[in-house]
Amino acid sequence: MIEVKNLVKKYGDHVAVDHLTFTVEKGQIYGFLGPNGAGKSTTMNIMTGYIGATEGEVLIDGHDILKDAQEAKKCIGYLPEIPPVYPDMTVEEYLHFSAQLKGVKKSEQEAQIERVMKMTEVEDVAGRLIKNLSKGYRQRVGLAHAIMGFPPIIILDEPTVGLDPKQIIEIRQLIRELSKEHTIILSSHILSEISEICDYVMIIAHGKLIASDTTQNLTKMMQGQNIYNFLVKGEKDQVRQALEQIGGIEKIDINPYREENIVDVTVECSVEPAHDGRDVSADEESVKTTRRDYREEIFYALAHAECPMMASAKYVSLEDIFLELTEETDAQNINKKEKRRFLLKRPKAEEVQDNGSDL
Ligand SMILES: Nc1ncnc2c1ncn2[C@@H]1O[C@H](COP(=O)(O)OP(=O)(O)OP(=O)(O)O)[C@@H](O)[C@H]1O
Repeated sequence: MIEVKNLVKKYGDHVAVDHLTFTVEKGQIYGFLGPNGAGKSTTMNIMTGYIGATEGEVLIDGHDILKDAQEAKKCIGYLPEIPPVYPDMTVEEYLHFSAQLKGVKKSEQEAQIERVMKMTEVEDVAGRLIKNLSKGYRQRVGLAHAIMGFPPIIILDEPTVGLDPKQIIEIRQLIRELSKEHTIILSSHILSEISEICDYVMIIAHGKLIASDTTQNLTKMMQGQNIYNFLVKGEKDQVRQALEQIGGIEKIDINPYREENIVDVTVECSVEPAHDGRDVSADEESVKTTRRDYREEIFYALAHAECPMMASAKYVSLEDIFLELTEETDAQNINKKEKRRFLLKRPKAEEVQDNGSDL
């Protein structure tokens, strides 16, 4: 549906977008996640034809956004970071203007404006001047403009920024609703937002795509690192002894916790396939799904040593991935951390077998 190929945007010497390549498939919610200044808005502005690229190509349903802009733009509704609303128009006037601009048939305009106003809940302020609206309502009007004409792709740049918690929940609900019939791309620097709404995450830092996968897979693949963290009641040595009984644990880190007689434990386990007889070399999917899960073994080893687990073993979260990956690029050090390369290019089965720890 959208193909972005080798996209580069330079502002003078500054490279804001650095050879971005990705594809967006129909009917999913995609999230651009990245810290401030990562290049999210610039990428969205290029994808929607607001600004040109220095290099590269964007195809929207096969139409080049620069060479065949009119056709390409018909497929897209865009809410930029600052909604392009006219402050001296009333909401209703603006939405009439929007419907005309988007080429909605005259006979369908009234019905569509009504529907869009209902969806974005701006009916109450229909007669008010946009300049007198609160930030939340202005955002909704911008969103109403983006969905007017019901284009197949809706692109939203930081759609919930500046909204209060209630408004955030409402906008998220609307995005979910829209995703039933539209492909949605949204950007955010807030991880919880992306992981809550999006099916697919693209992590961007310094204009580069540094990770790209389903929200679920990103978390799952990070689990491949097999790092567990949990609280245990017991003496440090006793806990260590119990954990050392488990084959495959490579590193045990035990620290005091704020409660007496409880320790904070982090264990790093070797990455190896589960021993369930499945052929892990068959394909990448099976490698991911058959990775050995140590949680049960840890639980029973500790129980046997009479050191009860006080807080469950948890994997490293998507938040950790995001922070770690963006910090890596901050240090211009992404290549050094080869063990993360699966995030962009999954390892072949033979690599997994030769050197499982690479994962
Ligand atoms: N018109 C411009 N002229 C010069 N530099 C720009 C321009 N627009 C953006 N930049 C720079 O390009 C980089 C990417 O900016 P961009 O706005 O795309 O990031 P972003 O990920 O959307 O960040 P934010 O979440 O803060 O909006 C930043 O370093 C920014 O300062």
